[in-house]
Amino acid sequence: MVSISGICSPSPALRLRRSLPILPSSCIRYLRPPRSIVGLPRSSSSAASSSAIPAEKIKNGAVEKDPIKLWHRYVDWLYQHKELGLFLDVSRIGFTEEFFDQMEPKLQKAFRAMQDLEKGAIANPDEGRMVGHYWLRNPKLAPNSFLRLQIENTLDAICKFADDVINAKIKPPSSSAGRFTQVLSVGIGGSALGPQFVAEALAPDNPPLKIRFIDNTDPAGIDHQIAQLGPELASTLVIVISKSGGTPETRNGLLEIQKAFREAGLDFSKQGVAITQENSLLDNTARIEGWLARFPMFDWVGGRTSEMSAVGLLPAALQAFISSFFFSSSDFSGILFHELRFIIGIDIKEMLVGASLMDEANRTTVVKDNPAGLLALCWSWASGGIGSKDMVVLPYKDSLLLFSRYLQQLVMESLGKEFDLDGNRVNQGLTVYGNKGSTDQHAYIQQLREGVHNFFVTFIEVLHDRPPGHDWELEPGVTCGDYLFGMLQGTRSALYANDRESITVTVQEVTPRSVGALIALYERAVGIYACLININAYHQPGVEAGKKAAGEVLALQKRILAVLNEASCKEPIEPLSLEEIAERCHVPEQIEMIHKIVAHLAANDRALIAEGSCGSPRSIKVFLGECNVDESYA
Ligand SMILES: O=P(O)(O)OC[C@H]1O[C@](O)(CO)[C@@H](O)[C@@H]1O
Repeated sequence: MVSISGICSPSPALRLRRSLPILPSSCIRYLRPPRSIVGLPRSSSSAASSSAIPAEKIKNGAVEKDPIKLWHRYVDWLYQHKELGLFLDVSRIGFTEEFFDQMEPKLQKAFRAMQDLEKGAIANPDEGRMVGHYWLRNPKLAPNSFLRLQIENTLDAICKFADDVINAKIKPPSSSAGRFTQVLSVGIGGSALGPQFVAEALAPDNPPLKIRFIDNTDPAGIDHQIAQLGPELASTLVIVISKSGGTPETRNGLLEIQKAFREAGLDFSKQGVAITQENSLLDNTARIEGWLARFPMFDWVGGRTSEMSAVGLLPAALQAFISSFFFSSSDFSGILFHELRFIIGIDIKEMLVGASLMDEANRTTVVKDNPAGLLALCWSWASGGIGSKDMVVLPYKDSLLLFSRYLQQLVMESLGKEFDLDGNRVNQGLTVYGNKGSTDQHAYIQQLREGVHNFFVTFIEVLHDRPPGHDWELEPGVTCGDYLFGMLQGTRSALYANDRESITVTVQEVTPRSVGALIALYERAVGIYACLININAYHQPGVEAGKKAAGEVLALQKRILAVLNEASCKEPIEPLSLEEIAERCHVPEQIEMIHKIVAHLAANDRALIAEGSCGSPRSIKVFLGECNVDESYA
């Protein structure tokens, strides 16, 4: 067993990481296009509204097609972050020089708003909150020392806890394994999507702890995860994540897991960890029940921007381990023995470094040197600043499969708002979908290439195919990775040939640093774009409406059960029609929902059909199989 310590900051371990040499910032040079940008189609349109929506951006396919002009546009606009090894190619988005000039002042205003946000302004006015996810990877930016210490102390606690778990200093009380072997993360939305994306992207092939997720209140899904754990439930660390501490789906998952622990004769508190706001329902439960550990979430970190908080960092840190190998050398004094220790798996400090480097790049006010600003510019042009086109996210790398799902929440829960900051009804948004290439070429690219033109594409290109020395030519001079590369480039060209615009983000390889950078890039792009369209990106009123409506359905179900119970306790039992149920619940207008609830109850043998069938709502009569005299439904 390799001695493991220092998951986050190993003792002088040499990181065998294939990353670009660390260059002083003075070495970082961005390609700056000249003012007169070559190859830009001149727009004959003028801004159609305050958000500079060109009346008609591309007339009859008037995107630049001349390959030499396109080459100059490509080179002139190519953004490069040398230290991250990240490129951004916006040349296949056809914004004009006029559009750029129109947007420049709006972008400058957005940059100032982001500066204020990072200084602690109330950037979430609807909830009266600061927006501080950028401080998580650069604590000295926090507006006061209390917040800075909270961030630093939490990171230290995460590292220490992960070390102790992986080192088996913290272990389950009743497992023959003598250590934790599984992580079960229970959470939903931002309390799941980030950890899921990062696990899929970065988890080593055989991590010391395998992570799985319960991210819904589907009993079959929960049963499936518990069944797959089997006897390893005894060596499973359960992390329950909920910023609010009260999300129904997460609470249900917890209750179901705790039931499984009871049935297995296990003490959940010895294997449970909570990540939530202090004094939330979940936090108080974990404290009172004496769970293994609790980590804080902060009200100034939104769920969809929480990957760099304990929400993302703890699950990630548990999927890493340090490996070592020894070698000797000799000199005048004799033989020297060396230990080379390196992190395998998810190095969360590297994630934070990648995000921090990207944040720094996005603080420049020179639009062409600001990758997030460039993305916001492209989104404004491509979707008209009103979401008129969808953003198709296509990573050509299997491990980035969940990036588009992650971006769906980050982008759509941030931008999909009914009102702008001035109270105007705008019904804003930017739709995100996609999975991975080249797989998706065999699913919906046909429509993208020839069908309805209601999208633009974001390609995510990863240059490294395999670790050095592991590649293999399946044909003379051709590897599998060459095909993947060719498919990406071919799709980009084929779409553009038919006037379909695209952005390409290129990274060297999928590493904690590049994943951190990608997350930071899109967090900032969403923030800047939200400023451009004048909406609050940091609240989610629409979701609260859905939660409230779900509560009303459950309340109606309880009333239905009470009415059916009363009728079923009669001698003889009185089966009821839907009309009779609606009348006795005093909600005749809810008869359709009553039908749906009865159908769900009957499908699960919780209500019995006396006459008719669910397919003939007017004929159906139902009752309960048992009379529940204490009427706990009330
Ligand atoms: O972490 P919590 O509070 O359980 O919320 C889960 C998710 O639900 C939302 O509040 C609404 O979807 C998201 O913003 C959040 O990520």
